[in-house]
Amino acid sequence: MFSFLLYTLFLWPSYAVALLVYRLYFHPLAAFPGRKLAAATRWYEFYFDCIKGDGGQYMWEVERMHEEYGPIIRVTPNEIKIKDIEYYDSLYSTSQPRDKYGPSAKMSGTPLSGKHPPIKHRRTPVCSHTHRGGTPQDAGKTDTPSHEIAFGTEPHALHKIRRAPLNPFFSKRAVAALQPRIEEIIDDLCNGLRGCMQRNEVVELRPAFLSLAIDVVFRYSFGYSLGALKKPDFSPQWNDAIEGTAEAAPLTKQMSGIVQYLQKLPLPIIRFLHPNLGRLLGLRQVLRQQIASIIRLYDNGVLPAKDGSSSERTIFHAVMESDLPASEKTEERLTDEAFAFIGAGTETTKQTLNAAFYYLLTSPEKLARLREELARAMPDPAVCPPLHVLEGAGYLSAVVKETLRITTSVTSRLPLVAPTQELKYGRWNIPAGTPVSMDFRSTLLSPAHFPDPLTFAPDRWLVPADKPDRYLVPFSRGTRGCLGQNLALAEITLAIACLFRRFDFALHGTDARAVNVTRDRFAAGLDRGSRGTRVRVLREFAG
Ligand code: HEM
Repeated sequence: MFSFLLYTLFLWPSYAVALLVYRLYFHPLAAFPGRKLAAATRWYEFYFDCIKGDGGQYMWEVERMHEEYGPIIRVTPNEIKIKDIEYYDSLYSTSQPRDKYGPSAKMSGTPLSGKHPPIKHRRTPVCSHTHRGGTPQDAGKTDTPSHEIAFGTEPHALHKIRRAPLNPFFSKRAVAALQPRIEEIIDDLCNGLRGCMQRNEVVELRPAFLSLAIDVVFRYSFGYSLGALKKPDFSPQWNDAIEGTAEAAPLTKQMSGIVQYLQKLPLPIIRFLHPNLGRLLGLRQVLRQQIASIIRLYDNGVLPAKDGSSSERTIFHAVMESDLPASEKTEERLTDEAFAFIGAGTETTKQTLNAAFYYLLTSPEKLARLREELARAMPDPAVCPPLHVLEGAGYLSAVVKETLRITTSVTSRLPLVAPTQELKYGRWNIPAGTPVSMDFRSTLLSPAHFPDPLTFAPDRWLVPADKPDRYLVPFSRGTRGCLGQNLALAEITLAIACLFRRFDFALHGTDARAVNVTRDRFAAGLDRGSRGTRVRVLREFAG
């Protein structure tokens, strides 16, 4: 009892005060600009992300800090943020090692697993505001449990070997080869829309597009579609599950342990406590069974042909046949890998398609121009041309780019750690080992590079002199950039082309809340009352 009183009344408060003083005056990042409260404690971010209003509000506070303090600020005790579109390639580098920062890695890719590495700050005697984050030897030296995954893998070297066998499956060529499979899934969506048209039903597009994306990821990962689009209302439970889990992202970032403990409970109890997480963990069990059956094939020596003649050969067969050590081919790790594809490849794709429909259906002239082009590229609405033909159709490509730009579907700061390199920004030396972040939103909506940035203007991509492509960073860049970029572009291009070539839609009960970003939950969060883009299918175009 005495020791408890000693701890609560004296030791803990003394420790808190000492930590505060250290962070504000003696911490290696103490000289960087920003609010004192943000530098003193992560509770500042917690307040904006988990308590204020609808949550996810720290992104706006960070914006205000930039306005007040300039392009480089200290946003949490350990993290520096830079807002400068030209600095992009330095941070999200392809040539220098970059580790992921634990709390963000878990929020984005490993909400259900992972480990936060300690940040080690060590002063150098050279300059008053420089520090080193651990020795080069320490870099990435977290004892990564086998269940971590490429998306959330923190050390650069481990990430590199995990990603290597996946890369060929997401090349432009590999994606083009899978076009017929993606088209089959889009046909499922078209069949569902036809039914809605006949019944004169209103269609909520977000669940439909989420199920499109989940069916594609399943097809890509396991050689068969989950069939979510074939079920009533396009299986809205998957959209609810992903959205529900995204809602927890700001909290997970602050307290990743919560989800890890929740995960240890029996599934029926999780379903009771958090139905959406329960659904996702149920899906995880399906993924685990699929992975187990692939591993069994290799245990029994029954291997699918490598020459591409087997449609069943998937990403996970390639991983099993790769040089990765056995510890990387366990059921648990590969299940996490598959689970990460679902998290990474669904919400983002859904948001982009939801926005494409909103902007096109509220811009009749732009839609008419797109339809004219589609009528030429796709004379028979039932027959989709090869992807390269659609990509060559200038206006469709411009629509896809502009939608990716304006949607800003990933709103989170994405900090990376240069483990051995001192980053430089203006007069500032950022010590090796410091998490440094940028955000895509301020790049994609930069008025200097995209005049009138909140206006949907596909034409801005058609003026060759403007060359805004290098600032189009919705997929991030560098070694940690999106693995599924080519697949996402294919899905979005094919879906826009096929749906608008085949059907005529009218918005129903939809306003700007269908697309306006109000919160950050890793992925962009809309107003809580928003039901996204809703349409009626008016008619089907014949060939
Ligand atoms: C419009 C659609 C998409 C957007 C805007 C998008 C955006 C991003 C971004 C910004 C990252 C970096 C995240 C970070 O640094 O934490 C990322 C990573 C990733 N994305 Fe996507 N993504 C999209 C679609 C997809 C699809 C369809 C897949 C397919 C499965 C996918 C798979 C991945 C994976 C596996 C990573 C982790 C890469 C790594 O760490 O090596 N994404 N994505």
